[in-house]
Amino acid sequence: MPQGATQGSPGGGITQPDADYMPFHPAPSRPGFVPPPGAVDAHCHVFGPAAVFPFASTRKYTPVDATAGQLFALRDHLGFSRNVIVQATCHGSDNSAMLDAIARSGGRARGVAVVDAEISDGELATLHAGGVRGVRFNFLKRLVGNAPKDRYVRVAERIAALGWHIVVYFESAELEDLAPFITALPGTIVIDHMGRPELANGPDDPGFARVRTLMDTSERFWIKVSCPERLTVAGPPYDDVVPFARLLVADYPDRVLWGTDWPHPNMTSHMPDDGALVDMIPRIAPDTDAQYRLLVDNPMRLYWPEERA
Ligand SMILES: O=C(O)/C=C(\CC(=O)C(=O)O)C(=O)O
Repeated sequence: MPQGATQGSPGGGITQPDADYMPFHPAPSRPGFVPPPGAVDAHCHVFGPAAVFPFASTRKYTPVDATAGQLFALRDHLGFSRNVIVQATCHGSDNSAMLDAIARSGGRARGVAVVDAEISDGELATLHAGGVRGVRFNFLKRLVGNAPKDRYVRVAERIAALGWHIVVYFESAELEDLAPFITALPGTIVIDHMGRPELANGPDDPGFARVRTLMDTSERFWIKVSCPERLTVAGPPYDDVVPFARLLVADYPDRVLWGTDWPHPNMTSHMPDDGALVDMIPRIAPDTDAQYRLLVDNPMRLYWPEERA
């Protein structure tokens, strides 16, 4: 059990966040950078509220509630228009909190789900109708233990007909082992958090080189230039992350996405100011064309393709 937590069994019970869990920033600054109209925060989460949407008994951490209303208030404060809500491991494969948030968004949110291989066609159709456009395969040992690759393959087969994509979350140090598996997955594959390079090595990091090789092998691969707060060694304002993100935006302008990663679960060093994260955007995407693709055109192609002419 996570420290300080009670069992998050369906049907209720009081769920306490982990004793060392860092809550999200209470009052992010208003960014100086104004995102283009229609900008999408393409990686964020909702947690709970636990009293309504209990956390999974399989979870490795118990977060502080981070509700749809709080997410949408942040979206507006930061000058964004839409969200892509990514199912996190603390909710397991119960996507109810995410679906509820999408339903409350007035069409301004879409989702990436976690599903079991045994999910029925009807349940998949319900997720699609509820705004889900992808599934997430998590390979981080601290979050899932050993990744169930056989199940991931079966899920990939199940979603093929829906036109969804697959989001993969891994540490770049693991990529040498994982690359054959990931490359064999069908369809569009979105890599979370720049593939989590080892920043201490600088942009010549071997793991980052492998991530870029993967991006070079096929236009099926997309990547999120997100999460400086998790990757940085230097800390805010994340100068050490900028060269990595900038390279990706420059080399793959049509296949990059950006997200806040709010509410930043499992941070231990510091809690980022979301306004400061937005103010990094012109440092990684220096011109308005790159910013438009990163924040509007690319995420719209992936999540709201029906709205594009
Ligand atoms: O917020 C993120 O993207 C990253 C997470 C949480 C997560 O992915 C999960 O619980 O599934 C992390 O690195 O702890």
